[in-house]
Amino acid sequence: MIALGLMSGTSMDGIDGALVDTDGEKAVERGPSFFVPYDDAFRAKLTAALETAKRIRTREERPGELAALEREITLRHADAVAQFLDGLPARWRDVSVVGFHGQTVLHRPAEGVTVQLGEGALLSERVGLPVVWDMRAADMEAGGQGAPLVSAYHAALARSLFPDRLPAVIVNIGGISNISFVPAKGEPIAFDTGPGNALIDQWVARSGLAYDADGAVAAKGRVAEAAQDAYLAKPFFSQPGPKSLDRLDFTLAEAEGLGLEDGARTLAAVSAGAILRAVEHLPEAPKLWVICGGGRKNPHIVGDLRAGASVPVIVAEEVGLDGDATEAEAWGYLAVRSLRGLPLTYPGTTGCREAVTGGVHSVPKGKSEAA
Ligand SMILES: Nc1ncnc2c1ncn2[C@@H]1O[C@H](COP(=O)(O)OP(=O)(O)OP(=O)(O)O)[C@@H](O)[C@H]1O
Ligand SMILES: CC(=O)N[C@H]1[C@@H]2OC[C@@H](O2)[C@@H](O)[C@@H]1O[C@H](C)C(=O)O
Repeated sequence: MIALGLMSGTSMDGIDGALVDTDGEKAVERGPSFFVPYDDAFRAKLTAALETAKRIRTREERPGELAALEREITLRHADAVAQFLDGLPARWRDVSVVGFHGQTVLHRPAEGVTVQLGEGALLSERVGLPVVWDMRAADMEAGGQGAPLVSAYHAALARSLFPDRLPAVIVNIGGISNISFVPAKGEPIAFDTGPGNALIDQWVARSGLAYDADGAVAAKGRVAEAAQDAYLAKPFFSQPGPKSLDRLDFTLAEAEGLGLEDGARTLAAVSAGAILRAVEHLPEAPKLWVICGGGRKNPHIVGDLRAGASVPVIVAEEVGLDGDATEAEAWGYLAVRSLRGLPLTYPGTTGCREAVTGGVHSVPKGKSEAA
């Protein structure tokens, strides 16, 4: 089945979309992908929404501007999809389902609340395709963290692309970072590892930059060890998985007072250090680290990972993947798993009581469900 995954992650940089042709199990052929960046004004709206969302007590609530914003997010996705589908080669045109993540504005696993803004039914009507959405909620209802979800896909990729190098860890360095530990057999283990790019983005935003492109700002700075230690001493890092983070759980507080360049360098070191600390919570040492997500383009994060790991650390492209598209591909893969009633999460990935499927299915009026 050809599935289109849509991810708008915690970096709030835009919409990633990617096609996969998959059975939701072992078979995965990766297809074309796209990225539509958010403009600065819209990114500012999303940032403000994180504050408004703090008022949410039950996940259906949409206080203040959130209802209108949810519609706008959905319509931006619909436009991006329409444009993408228009230019596709014949091989990929027959899309059966869309997996829609939406924009997380609140994630409080301890309270059992996670909110992704996005109206799957509206998207389905607009693009004329079945949509699977709200994929985190069922996991939380089953006692899970509601994140990370990408691990089932990471496991399928690792087992097909580098079966001889398992156990391996696939790392996603988005706004927040998360890892999947993939053993040769059995279910993956996963958890959020700490801040990825979000703090770096916030830090350089003070100087008018959207992000530290290729680590150019950090290249002129030095790691401030006291600040780095203050971050890495936080109890989150000693806690075993399953665990997951809200975008606002880590702040710039520990970096305050540093200069622009030292701050950018220190926060890159914190991102790497946070990921390296994950090893203490894994059942055995991995043989390989594979890095996906925008953070793999920050040479300081990758360099610090290489310096701290005793095994090879490679980027997604070195195993034939597109590290910008992996998470979007995962949402397509998970949509197919949802249609087939297969688990999205496992006790070892989110802490759910038992392996659980999830997702809400919306079909355009007059059409029957894809399957
Ligand atoms: N050339 C680059 N150099 C340094 N950092 C980069 C570069 N390109 C992108 N990034 C960083 O990657 C971020 C985007 O990463 P990504 O798209 O993986 O995040 P995301 O979609 O929010 O993911 P998640 O849902 O996993 O948090 C940007 O905000 C930026 O910080
Ligand atoms: C609640 C939420 O949106 N969490 C995201 C976020 O971004 C990275 C990290 O925190 C991760 O656990 C999760 O996304 C990934 C892609 C996932 O669910 O697998």
